Amino acid sequence: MRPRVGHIQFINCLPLYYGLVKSHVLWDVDLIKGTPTELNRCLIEETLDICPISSIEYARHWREFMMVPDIAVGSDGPVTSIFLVSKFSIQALGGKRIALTNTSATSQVLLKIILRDGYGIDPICFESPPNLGAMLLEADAALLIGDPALQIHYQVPPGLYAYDLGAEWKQLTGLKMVFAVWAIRRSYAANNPAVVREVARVFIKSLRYSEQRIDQVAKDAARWEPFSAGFLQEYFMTLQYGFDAGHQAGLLEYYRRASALGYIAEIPRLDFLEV
Ligand SMILES: C=C(O[C@@H]1C=C(C(=O)O)C=C[C@H]1O)C(=O)O
Repeated sequence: MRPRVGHIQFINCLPLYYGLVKSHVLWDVDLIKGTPTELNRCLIEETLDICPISSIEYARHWREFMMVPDIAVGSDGPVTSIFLVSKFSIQALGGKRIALTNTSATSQVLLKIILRDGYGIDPICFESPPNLGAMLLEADAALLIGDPALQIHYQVPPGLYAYDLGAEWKQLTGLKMVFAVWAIRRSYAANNPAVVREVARVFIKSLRYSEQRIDQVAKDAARWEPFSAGFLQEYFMTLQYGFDAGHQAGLLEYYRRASALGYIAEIPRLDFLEV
């Protein structure tokens, strides 16, 4: 059976998939698109085999999952596509209502860590579909990720505050952050070692291919996305797609804080597939 591979339907992942199309590997895998929370569920329910997932979900399932080395979606400071948009300054959000996009798992917990550890506040949080207008009808602030958040970076709605969670994390800890990791079930990897290694290698190659011509990736994307090529190129260069020691240290600090606040049961070991 062809490997079933997930694809986050945000622009942030384009550099990871762009090279796949160019190298015709798409013929050999079934590519399934979804939001991060949809893909998280698919990997857990075994309807996908290899998949980008929210980094917090790896911590919740690390005994069943492994990670692909060298690729992730992270940032060192501002990420520009994960925002808390608020009617009030962040310091004034204690006891207020925050709508959290139901497409996110990592950033939901990241926001709670930043509010508790950074500002000493515990607002009332609830999940909502990612529609800023509807969210702010019911809440004082809204968490958005992916393309709807990138839209905020493009043009902050007048009269609202916007806080970039990558920047807030860097301010709190001085560290990088990893939002998504490529994961695979250990059982699938054990039963299909050659296929898994090949898919992992192809993704790493696809990323290198895109990095070498990021201006072209941005130019192509600008033909169908509501952003200019220059804006997208800057975005792709702001995001970090590597998974080096600095990213791992940031991710482990995130897990440590998430565990201290009870959002995960334990701090996972970072287990990587050998490719
Ligand atoms: C950088 C981003 O990170 C995303 C945030 C995620 C989460 O909060 O669970 C999951 C996958 C990432 O694509 C983004 O949304 O743009």
